[in-house]
Amino acid sequence: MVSDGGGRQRTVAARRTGPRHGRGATEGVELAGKRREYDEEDVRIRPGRSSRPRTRTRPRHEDAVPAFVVSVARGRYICVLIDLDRDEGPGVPEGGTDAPALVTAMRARELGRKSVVVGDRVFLVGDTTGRDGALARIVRIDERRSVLRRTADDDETTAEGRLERVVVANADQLVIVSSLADPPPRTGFIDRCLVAAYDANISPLLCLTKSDLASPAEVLDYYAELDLRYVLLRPDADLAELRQLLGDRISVMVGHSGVGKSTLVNRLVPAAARAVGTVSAIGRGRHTSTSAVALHLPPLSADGPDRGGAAGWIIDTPGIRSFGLAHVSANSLLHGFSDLVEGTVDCPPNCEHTAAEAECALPAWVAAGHADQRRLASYRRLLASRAGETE
Ligand SMILES: Nc1nc2c(ncn2[C@@H]2O[C@H](COP(=O)(O)OP(=O)(O)OP(=O)(O)O)[C@@H](O)[C@H]2O)c(=O)[nH]1
Ligand SMILES: [Zn+2]
Repeated sequence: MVSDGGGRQRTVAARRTGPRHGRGATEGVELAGKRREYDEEDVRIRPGRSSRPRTRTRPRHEDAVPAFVVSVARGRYICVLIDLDRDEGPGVPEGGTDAPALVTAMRARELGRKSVVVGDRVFLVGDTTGRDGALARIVRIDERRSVLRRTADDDETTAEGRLERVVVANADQLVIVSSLADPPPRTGFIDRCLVAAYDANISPLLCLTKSDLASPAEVLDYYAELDLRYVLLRPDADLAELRQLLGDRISVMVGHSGVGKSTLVNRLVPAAARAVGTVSAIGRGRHTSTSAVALHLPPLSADGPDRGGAAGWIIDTPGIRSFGLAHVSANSLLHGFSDLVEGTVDCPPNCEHTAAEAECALPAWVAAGHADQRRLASYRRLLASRAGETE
């Protein structure tokens, strides 16, 4: 059930080289990865006749410092400076987890139209002291390892409202938080999250809370055919296993209101209230569009023997109530339903697998007992409505 580091590395490697459906531009960027340190944001220095170094290109901002974008509000980016001495994996904040050095930054003009989102690794110049009123500039964005998207459904009536949006960058893991009772688990929502995760090549982790109130048997049975990793949580649960799964990587947490997300974040990151408070002073006020906040997890040693791995980041997404999937193709949707894939072997070419497809092989295959009826129903529900309004 529990993934190992090796498996994760394979996933990352596949992500870098594998083609992405319908995203030629992304692929180009990925292929150009080798040159990214010296891309269009850098100046060309003409080799002179003098004794200047013969380097043909040189980064324009050699003194830029690495930082991690933890929040976005009102066109400003709240960044945490990364400790240069511990700049491996997802990075460790300068100043420590409890009191990270927060720097407010704006985009530099030279970034052009490139977006900056929570989870991005950026490079800052200018005033990076983090003092009141200090403003740094983001001059570079590191190549993204992953991009979690959703189709925004806040306004279904306008083209803009239906735009595909990047939720977070560089996530390794999608933590789907669902309570077993109060509110009851919604497998439709979990299914939707699984599709988003597999589409983005991010491994899912099911986090079932309130196991003191109800048994997980039914939910686990529903996902029996998927090799889905999960953890059970209750108020007195030991979080060591979860911490282990969150270590050394970037995780995004999603879940409906009331499932116990805040409770969990506060247990995982006792300093969270303060850290989020700091961010809120800067711009998480009433009129902001902030929908994600990244928090650095305390080192694993806090929970037992130090396992040597760097602590990870957890990105809470309080503003995200649904996962519109209109940007995911019908075929890609099937990635979230690997238990059904075999049943499509006998489908006619280009079968859409919808109820309208009279010759779709799925219903007979499922009726023969190869998969759970509810899974087919959920898949077809997602197919029919990918905008995200129902669950
Ligand atoms: N019985 C039980 N109650 C829990 C557990 N976890 C959280 N709760 C309770 O569930 C309620 C909701 O918890 P929150 O942490 O506020 O849930 P949330 O997902 O952050 O909800 P929003 O703040 O609305 O997004 C609170 O009253 C918690 O005390 C649990 O494991 N067991
Ligand atoms: Zn079919």
